[in-house]
Amino acid sequence: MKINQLPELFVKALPVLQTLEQAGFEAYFVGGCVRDLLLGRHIHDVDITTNAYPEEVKKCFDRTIDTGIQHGTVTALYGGESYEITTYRTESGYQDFRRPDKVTFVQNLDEDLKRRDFTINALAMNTKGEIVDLFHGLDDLDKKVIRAVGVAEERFHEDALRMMRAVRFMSQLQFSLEGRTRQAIVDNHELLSKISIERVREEFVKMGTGPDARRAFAEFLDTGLSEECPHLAGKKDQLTVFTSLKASPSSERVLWSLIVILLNLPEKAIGGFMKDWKNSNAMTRKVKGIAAAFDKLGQSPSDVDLFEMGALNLNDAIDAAFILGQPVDSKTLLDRYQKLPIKDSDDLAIDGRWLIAQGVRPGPKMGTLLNDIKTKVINGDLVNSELAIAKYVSQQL
Ligand SMILES: Nc1ccn([C@@H]2O[C@H](COP(=O)(O)OP(=O)(O)OP(=O)(O)O)[C@@H](O)[C@H]2O)c(=O)n1
Ligand SMILES: [Mg+2]
Repeated sequence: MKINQLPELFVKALPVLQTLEQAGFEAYFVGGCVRDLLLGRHIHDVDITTNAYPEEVKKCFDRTIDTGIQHGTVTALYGGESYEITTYRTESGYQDFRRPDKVTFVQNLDEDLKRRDFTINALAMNTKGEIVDLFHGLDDLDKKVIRAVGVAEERFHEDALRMMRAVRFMSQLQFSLEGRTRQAIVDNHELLSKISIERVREEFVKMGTGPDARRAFAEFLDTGLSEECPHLAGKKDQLTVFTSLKASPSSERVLWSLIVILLNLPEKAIGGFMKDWKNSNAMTRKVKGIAAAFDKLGQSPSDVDLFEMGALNLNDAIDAAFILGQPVDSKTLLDRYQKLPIKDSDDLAIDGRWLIAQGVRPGPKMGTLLNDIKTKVINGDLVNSELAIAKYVSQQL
């Protein structure tokens, strides 16, 4: 098979491959970029593979960065872009089911492609647009299946994260899991516990926010992978709801919020859950905000509740409720929010300093008064102007 018209991203990278070829080496586009090109998907970057050793690659280009030189990867800066160029390699010395520390460089492309995870990711393309397909990756692209290269079990022993990548690609590409590949995940799911949470999280989020998240999530549960993830073990019954959601979560923060909601985590347990998944504090704060807003949605929120949620949490909580199939009158809620006299404490016509200038003594009582003013303004009982508030304050003193 030959691609005649290469997209811009590849055309721009051609001189990089040609530079290697002119120096007497082989060079191919490889992996995800070839897969996504054939699927007509957006391509975020191109990866290049070559038989040149890293030191030889470095000699071919004026500017390079030793990105992962011990794994054979050099980044070449060319035409204002950066390209990861990796020497053909097989991975050896897997002791603990994670990516190996040691790699063995090899001289032919076949050896390199053989150690890749899935047939659809083991495609290479030369500068003429000719596709190298040693494992029927093209057939599998047609059939829309995720199939391990060679013996699935061996691929998962080399890097257990690949089991999560399988369900992630199911979701992102809307593909199915080939039977033997699926069985190898069922048989080896425990190995996922050897993988760092950060790497698992990255795949989990891609799976959970992909277009086929619900079907992929079903496999994530049924193959046993979820049993190896923080706080998800033994929670299959609660999590199964995910597989019949009305839509895929639209963002990472909505995904985590839905998981927290399905697990029925109380507010004080959310922090620990998020931390154990190695999420950032910023993400944890967002999820707490959305989960709290979601709870309020079910309890006829007051105007003060809407004010405290803020627009972002309100929108995300409505989104979560919609995805969960819970009826919410989103139009009324958003209209009410739009009509709030103030949307933020900063919108209040006065502040603490102003109160002090009016003769109010600083202290807890002042805090209570400020809060009382804010509530009255939000509820429309007091006009948000200095004049009106001054009059109200003088009555309180
Ligand atoms: N655990 C892994 C990770 C990667 N690869 C190989 O390295 C390529 C590049 O990896 P990566 O960029 O992580 O994934 P992509 O398949 O490119 O997917 P994405 O679009 O998410 O980058 C993959 O296509 C695959 O050939 C692999 O065999 N095993
Ligand atoms: Mg990639």
